[in-house]
Amino acid sequence: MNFLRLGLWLSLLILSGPIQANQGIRVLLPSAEAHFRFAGVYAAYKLGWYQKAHLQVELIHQADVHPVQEVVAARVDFSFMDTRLLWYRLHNKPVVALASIFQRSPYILLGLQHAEKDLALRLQQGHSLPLATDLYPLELALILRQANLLQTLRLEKLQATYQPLSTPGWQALISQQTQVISAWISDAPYRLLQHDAQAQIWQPPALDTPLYADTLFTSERFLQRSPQAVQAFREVTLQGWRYAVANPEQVIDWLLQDAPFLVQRSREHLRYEAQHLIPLMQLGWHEVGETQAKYWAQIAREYQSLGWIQDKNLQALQGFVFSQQTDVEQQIWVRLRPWIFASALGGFLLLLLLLYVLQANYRLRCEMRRRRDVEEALRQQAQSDSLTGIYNRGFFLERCRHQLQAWREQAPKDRLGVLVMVDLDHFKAINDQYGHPVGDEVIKKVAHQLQHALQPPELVGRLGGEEFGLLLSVKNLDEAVRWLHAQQYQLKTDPLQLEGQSITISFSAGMVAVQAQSLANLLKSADDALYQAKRHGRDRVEIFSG
Ligand SMILES: Nc1nc2c(ncn2[C@@H]2O[C@H](COP(=O)(O)OP(=O)(O)OP(=O)(O)O)[C@@H](O)[C@H]2O)c(=O)[nH]1
Repeated sequence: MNFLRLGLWLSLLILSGPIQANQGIRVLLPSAEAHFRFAGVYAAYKLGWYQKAHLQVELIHQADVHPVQEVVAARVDFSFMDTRLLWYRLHNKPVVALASIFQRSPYILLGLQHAEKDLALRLQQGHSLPLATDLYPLELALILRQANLLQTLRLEKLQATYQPLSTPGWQALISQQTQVISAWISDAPYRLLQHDAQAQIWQPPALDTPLYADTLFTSERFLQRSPQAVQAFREVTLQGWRYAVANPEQVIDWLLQDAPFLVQRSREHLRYEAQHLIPLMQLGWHEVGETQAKYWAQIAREYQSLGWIQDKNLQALQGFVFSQQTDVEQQIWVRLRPWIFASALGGFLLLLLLLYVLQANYRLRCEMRRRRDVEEALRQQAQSDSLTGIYNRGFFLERCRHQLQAWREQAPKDRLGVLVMVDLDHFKAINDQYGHPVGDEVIKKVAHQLQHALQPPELVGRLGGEEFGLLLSVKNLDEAVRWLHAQQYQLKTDPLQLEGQSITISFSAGMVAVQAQSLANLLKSADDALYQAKRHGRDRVEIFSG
């Protein structure tokens, strides 16, 4: 057994749990023709083997009901039937063959001595053939075919000849109501013997392959619902048959003592039954209860050759024969199917939920990103000058205050803070000469140049109009002056080029060294120095001298 099989079996065990204690099982024993045919069931029943297998078996003996109808209608769970079982299966009755007790058929035609001619004559003349069956058993058709009677008789005719007997067939025969009857080999010949009547027996032709008779069967529905019970019932019944074959006398004792359904059966009669039925099991050639799909297929072909079934009926052969493993696997699949579908559905819903959550999450992230962007834009707006993009006056002063506090708390080593105010020279003239938009470009150029020349924690901001504030971090004031001169020089050597015109820019700057003064004082001092620079002719840098 491979791991997959083992897994499936374990799954079945887990899913189905232990067999329910004393599962109720109803078994229909339908025959009036023979009693020893139920020897296996009866032995297992009497020996308490069904109980041991947790099966609470109820044996129902009723000869006037139809086994297939009873099983399909779920009035009983198991019953027995001859080869007609396949005919019903091929005509949409969902029955499953579990085990064939007899490998050869007990059906015979029985006639009084010299009845052969009468038989042919009666059938050809359209006289009835009294058969206690609603569907002509295949075996009888085979007997008639062998006797060359089927060539002249069509099925319809055979069915037309069907005439249920009011008295048992053997009685009808002895009283010469009829010349020929159908019978079981284990019953009517014994009755005739008892009445010293000479009988002629026609048996089905000896075929190479089994002609299954008395097949234990159940319904597909019951098999699906209780696969373990089916399997257990089958096993125990076949075990009962092994016992019955080995101990027929014991079983006969039980049948005589206890069987509630026994009617007019003597020990001798039951022995006769056992002697004629056990050989039909063909032990030594076949296992007890052996039933094979390929031989059923052959029986189906016989039906076909008789014109009793169409090609389309043959599809129903699939799944007719119970095979322990495949059926158990099918049952596992049947049991697993709702779980698999539920899991798939659950998985699908989970996937939908996951997609929904992912989508909601994505939307949330987008929304958060959008808000962050808006906030950032608002922050930028609040902090920066709309024309140049550098800090606006308010934010520049706030950052200056912050930086001055930091320097106050921890004075930078060998560094000097310097506050500078820069104002473009004669800017009004530029506006006047080139227009306001060009003036804007000039302001932007200066702002960007100054910004790119700085290193953190140095700051630049536009204080208003064409005026800028700077907070430098230098070694000393000379370095600050040199840095400003360099900026002035760069503006002169790299003038703004617009519409073919070169616009030279200069600025004046005033600065003050940061010590302990307040920001307001520093601004005032730098502004004073700037004023000095303007007064001294512009394009200059002045240091506040106090
Ligand atoms: N294009 C432009 N002009 C501005 C802006 N803000 C202020 N101005 C102009 O800048 C000019 C400043 O002129 P003033 O304060 O007289 O100074 P000035 O012409 O630079 O002369 P000095 O500073 O004395 O050298 C004014 O004409 C303002 O209109 C601006 O954002 N864009």
